[in-house]
Amino acid sequence: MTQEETLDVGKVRAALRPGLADRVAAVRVREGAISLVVEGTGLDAAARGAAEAELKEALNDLANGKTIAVAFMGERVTRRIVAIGSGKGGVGKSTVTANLAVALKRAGVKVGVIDADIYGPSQPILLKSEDMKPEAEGETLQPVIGAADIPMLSMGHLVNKGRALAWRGPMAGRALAQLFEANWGDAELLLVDLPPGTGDVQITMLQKFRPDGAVIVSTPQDLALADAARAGSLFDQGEVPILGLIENMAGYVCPHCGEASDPFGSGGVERAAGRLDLPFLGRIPLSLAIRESSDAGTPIALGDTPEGAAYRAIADRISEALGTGAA
Ligand SMILES: Nc1ncnc2c1ncn2[C@@H]1O[C@H](COP(=O)(O)OP(=O)(O)OP(=O)(O)O)[C@@H](O)[C@H]1O
Repeated sequence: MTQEETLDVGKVRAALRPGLADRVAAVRVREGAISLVVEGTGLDAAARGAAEAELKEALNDLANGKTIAVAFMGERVTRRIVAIGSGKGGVGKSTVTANLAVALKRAGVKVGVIDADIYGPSQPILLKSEDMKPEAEGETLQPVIGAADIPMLSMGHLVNKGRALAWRGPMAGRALAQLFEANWGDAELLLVDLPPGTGDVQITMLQKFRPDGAVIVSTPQDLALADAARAGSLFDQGEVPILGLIENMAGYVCPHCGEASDPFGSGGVERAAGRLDLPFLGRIPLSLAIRESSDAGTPIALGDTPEGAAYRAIADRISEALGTGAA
C-alpha cells in the first residue's frame, strides 16, 4: 500500500498540535491531493486563515508534494467591530467602553474588548485583568478573561506593567494587528477603546481595522464638544458610520447633600449631536461611585444602580442600531 492510501485522520491528527488536531473531522486523499474537513465553529475569517496556514505547514512532510485543500465546516461568526473614540483625552472613553461591554454582556450579547489605546491602556484595570498574560497558539493570541467573564486584550497585556508605552509606527501596528487577529471565538461584537485624539494614529487604525461603527464620547464643555466634532470628521474620513454621541460626566449629585449641579454644563452633547445630525445615545452622570468602581476593576454596570442603568440604556441603543443581542 502506498502512503497515499494509508493517510487517515489519526495519522494527520498525530502530526498536529492538540488544539488544531481536535478540529480535523475528516481526511480524503484523491489523485495526489489531500482534502481536510476542519471544524471551524468559533473561528472568524482571520483565525480560519491562520489555521489553514498552520495545517499546511504542519502537514507538509506527510503530504509529500501533494496539494493540501482545507474546507471549514460550522457556522461562521459574523462579528462586528465598534470603535469608541473621543476627540480629547480624559473624557471617560475607557470607562464608557468597559461599562458598555458589561451592559451588553448582561443583555446577552457575546462581547469582547480590544484596548487599542497605545498611549495609556486602562482596560486591564477597568476589567480586572492586570496581572494576566495572554497565551499564544502559534501566532494567534488567546484573549484573557476579564471582569464579567469578558474576553479582552489590551496593549497593556503585551508589555510589562509600568514600562513606558512609546509605541511608534510599525511596532504599534504589528502589536495592534495581533489584538485584532486574536482567537475571539464566538464573540459577535468587539468594542475597541481607541487612543484619544484625531491624528494620524487614529486614522491609520480605522483604515486598517475597518470598524463597522463608531461611538463618540464627550463631556458637555464647549472645548470637549469642539474635539468631539473633530472626532466626527475623523470617522467620516475613515468612512466609519457613527452610531452616535454619548455625554459623560453630565451632572453631579452631591453624595452628601443630594444637591445636583452641572460642573461641565449640561445637555451640550445632545445639542451638538443635533447640530451634527447624529444620534444622541445617552448621558452618564458624573459620579464618585463610577470612579471608585472603575479603579476597583468592578464596573458599575455590573450592579443595578442608577449609573448602571444609564450605561445599560446606551448599550440597548447600540444593540438596536447593530441588530445584535437581545435589546
Ligand atoms: N461618569 C464619570 N463619573 C466620575 N468619574 C468618571 C466618569 N467617567 C470617567 N471617570 C473617571 O475619569 C477618569 C478618566 O476616565 P477614562 O480613563 O475612562 O478616560 P479616557 O477618555 O479613556 O482617558 P484617556 O484619554 O486616558 O484614554 C478616570 O479616573 C475615571 O474613573
